[in-house]
Amino acid sequence: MSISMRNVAWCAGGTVIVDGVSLDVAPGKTLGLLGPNGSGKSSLLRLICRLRQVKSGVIRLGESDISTMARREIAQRIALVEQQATTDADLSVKDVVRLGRTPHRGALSPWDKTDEDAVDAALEQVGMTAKALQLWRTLSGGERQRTHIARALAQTPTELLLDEPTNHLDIQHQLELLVLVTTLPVTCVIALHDLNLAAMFCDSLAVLCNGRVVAAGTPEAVLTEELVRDVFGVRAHIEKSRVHGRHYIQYLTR
Ligand SMILES: Nc1ncnc2c1ncn2[C@@H]1O[C@H](COP(=O)(O)OP(=O)(O)OP(=O)(O)O)[C@@H](O)[C@H]1O
Repeated sequence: MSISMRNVAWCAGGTVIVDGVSLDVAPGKTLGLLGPNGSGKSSLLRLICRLRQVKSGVIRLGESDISTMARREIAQRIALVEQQATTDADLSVKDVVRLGRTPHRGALSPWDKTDEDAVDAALEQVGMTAKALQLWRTLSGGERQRTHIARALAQTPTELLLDEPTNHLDIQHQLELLVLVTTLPVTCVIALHDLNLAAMFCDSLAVLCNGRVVAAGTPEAVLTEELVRDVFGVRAHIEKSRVHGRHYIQYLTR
């Protein structure tokens, strides 16, 4: 299902945090959200799943305006993995992933095979099957991150929102995770700081600065040396990789 945002604005503490954002993500495609710290990426992700209410503008999933959708319907469709997700102390990894099934189950409905299969598949997809019975609080940072992503996958979403999902992950797991989420049949919006990973994996990119979209389009069109200098204050050399065909960025400190 597509995600579209039209003139989306949100304020907090008397300050405009998200300022007139209009973006589209086609079904099954991945949009990378880039921008310096505090540019509004996490805030926009929360608006897309209605954890925050837009001040003005419209967000649509397919044809549906999310402001008119039932909270449960949104929860059945959109999974959000936040940056610093925490979980109650004494749950096992599998218990945490089971929480992803909550939006699909009624208060009295028994746990069934569909739920169990979704949880097992999600654990397998992030490589956490062997740790399913370990206590969540004893996991490493990267294992916690993968568990939270498994919880989101167990939700079997049609839209997946990830806030810096590669934080804490070693390079192998960063690549595996991005291959996984960008090949799933879901529409993805991923906030990322690593411009090279964004160029490699995203179908399109949007760069936020002070809550506004300052560039949007294909990775090749968006990631220019001028943009990296103007938005991130860093000199860079960008060229097309002869190995994977995507643009890659080399940073210059002198
Ligand atoms: N509830 C709030 N009240 C006041 N200010 C807020 C609130 N939520 C976010 N902000 C501010 O909005 C700005 C954007 O925050 P946000 O977390 O969306 O940025 P970000 O681009 O995700 O940053 P980072 O890359 O550091 O994670 C920040 O300056 C933040 O302090």
